[in-house]
Amino acid sequence: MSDQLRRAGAVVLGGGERTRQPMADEALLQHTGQPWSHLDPWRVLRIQSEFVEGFDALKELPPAVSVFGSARTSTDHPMYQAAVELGRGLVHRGFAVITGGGPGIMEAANRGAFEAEGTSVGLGIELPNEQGMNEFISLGVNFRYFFARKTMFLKYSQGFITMPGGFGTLDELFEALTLIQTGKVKNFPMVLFGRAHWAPLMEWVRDTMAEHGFIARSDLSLVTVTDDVEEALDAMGRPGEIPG
Ligand SMILES: CC(C)=CCNc1ncnc2c1ncn2[C@@H]1O[C@H](COP(=O)(O)O)[C@@H](O)[C@H]1O
Repeated sequence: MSDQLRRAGAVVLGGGERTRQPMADEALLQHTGQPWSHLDPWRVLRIQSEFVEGFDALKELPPAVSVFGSARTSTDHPMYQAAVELGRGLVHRGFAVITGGGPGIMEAANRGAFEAEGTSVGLGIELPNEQGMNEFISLGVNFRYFFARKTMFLKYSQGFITMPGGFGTLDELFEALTLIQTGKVKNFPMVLFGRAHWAPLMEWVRDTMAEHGFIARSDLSLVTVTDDVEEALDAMGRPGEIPG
């Protein structure tokens, strides 16, 4: 290491005074004026506790499928009804159903699962003006951090069914696709339910993303697009089975 570079734990620092950071024990003893509970290191313990609580609450969960979709879908929308049927169908096939615990499509999938007397899980998120979890949940966990919550969806699901939705839904979809594409998650079926909503996106993925080489053509096979409840359920395989 040159004279210019210093180590601070795992971190390598260059540029002399410009990047000077206090040593760990110096920082601990420094008085910053901020309450200690507002500092990031303390926040790490909160983050850690979210993972511990989530893992602990979900450790006995039977094989599950997560259903995502808009928080804004009203009860009289055909997609709400389809999500109820998916929730019910998943339970009849032996799955627990996981959602984000909110209204709209989440509520509908939980409703189907709950009314079929299955395990209906809500992984809620703290949001401004939140309305609390929907009433069709048999096991609920509330999170402060999106990233901790998203780990739970993937860790405890055998596959995802994604219904029409907005940014939140796309976030969940593309995180899962990235993890599948990079081999972090294997044999993970993904259904996009609702052709009218998803076909234009998949067209762009094929004609722009794949065409310009940003993804491989084979990445397109990661996803099944359908309007058919039975086809969506079939794509999830059997509980505990790792689809080939
Ligand atoms: C009416 C309203 C905005 C309620 C917000 N309440 C929510 N409660 C729980 N999860 C949520 C909520 N909003 C977004 N999400 C997350 O983001 C996805 C839906 O976001 P969006 O509506 O597609 O973008 C859901 O699958 C869920 O995981």
